[in-house]
Amino acid sequence: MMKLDTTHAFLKEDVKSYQEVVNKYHEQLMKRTGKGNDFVGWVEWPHTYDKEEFDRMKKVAQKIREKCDVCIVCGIGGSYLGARAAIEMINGLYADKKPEIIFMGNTFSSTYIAQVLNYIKDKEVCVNVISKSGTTTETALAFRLLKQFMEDKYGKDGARERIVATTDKARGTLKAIADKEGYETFVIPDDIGGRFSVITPVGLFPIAVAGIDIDAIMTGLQKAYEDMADPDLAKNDAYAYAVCRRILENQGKNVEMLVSYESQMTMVAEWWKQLFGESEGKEEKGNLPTSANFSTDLHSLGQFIQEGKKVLYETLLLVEKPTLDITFPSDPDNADGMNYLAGKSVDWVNKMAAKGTLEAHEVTGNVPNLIITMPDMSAESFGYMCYFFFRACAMTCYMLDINPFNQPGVEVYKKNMFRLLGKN
Ligand SMILES: O=P(O)(O)OC[C@H]1O[C@H](O)[C@H](O)[C@@H](O)[C@@H]1O
Repeated sequence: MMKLDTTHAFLKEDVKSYQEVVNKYHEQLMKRTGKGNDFVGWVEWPHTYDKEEFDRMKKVAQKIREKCDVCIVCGIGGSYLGARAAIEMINGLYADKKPEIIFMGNTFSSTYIAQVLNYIKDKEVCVNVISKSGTTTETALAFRLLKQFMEDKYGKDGARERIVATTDKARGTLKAIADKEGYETFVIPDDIGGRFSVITPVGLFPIAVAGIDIDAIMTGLQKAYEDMADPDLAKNDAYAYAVCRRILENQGKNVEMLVSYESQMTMVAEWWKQLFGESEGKEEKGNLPTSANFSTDLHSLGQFIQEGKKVLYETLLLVEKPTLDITFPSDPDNADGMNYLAGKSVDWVNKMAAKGTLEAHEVTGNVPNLIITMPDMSAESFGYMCYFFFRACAMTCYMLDINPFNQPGVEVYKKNMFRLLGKN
């Protein structure tokens, strides 16, 4: 379902020359013998997921959908980005769908938090609070405010029926609160880290509340699992992509820019940035993951990409078939001079923009381009894409001899913040 094209990437090494290295790390990943092997539960998850919990998720999601105008999803990092990426990519940005999904718990911005609370004041509200550790400060701060808001609005019993907690099966303050209050809970498996957790209730529950078919996401995951069973670089495009990243780094490219031509995929890029940034950015190694949305950002970043310092390569994440398309109309006056496009589809215009940009960046800009193509922006394709990037991420990190599954560096700011906040 996803295809990699390396013909515009100026690779100076043969991808296939890495086959032995890839075989070794593939085996380590599959046999759970590589670095961080206590966090590789996602590898077999397409088949090992808890089917009972999955069905319960669908039922609870349906109840929540009937109950509310707005569902607040409260979480940060891996407990936020995947669900938002999926919902925006699959439903689009202005889908006429109820309930509206609003994200909280991902910032200390007082204005943002206050505005959301004000916005939902007179609406029917449900809440899904998500935290694997159960102790993340942004999420805990927002959730206390939300809990009080819900209890004031609906009373303790009413709030209980409208709050769902997704957290560790035993640890953390969120688990303790959920047990004490009697909230419906879903479990984040011990061996799946935050940035790999969109395929668990962390992502799937809010995605289901948004009216998306989560069975189709699992189908996509399973298809990707099958397609990636063989580490052969001629067939396994996730691993080939992992290798290309290392080859480009060897050529002095330390910045990867994930580029999409679909506005509704902006959050997919944010999700991808956490996946690669937190997995790879350690021991002073790794490529900086950045992103752009074209053609929008061609009018801002385009100049730098074309003529600025040659630090980056682009990874185009292209979609073959748009969710919707429009035929451009003719105008008898043609005052805007746009009649040359009359009768053409807007998606065709987008694709021509992509083609012209590729040529500009490649031929005169000397910027390597990797091209990954996906068929559409469906739920199934989302599932496939997640798994594709998970495998690529694990492989590309193992190739740097780092543990892809921890994030020790994130704790440093927290320590300082807690000292300043006077936390014991
Ligand atoms: O789900 P939580 O435990 O609340 O964690 C949310 C996020 O916060 C952390 O600081 C980590 O760096 C992320 O990897 C994680 O996804």
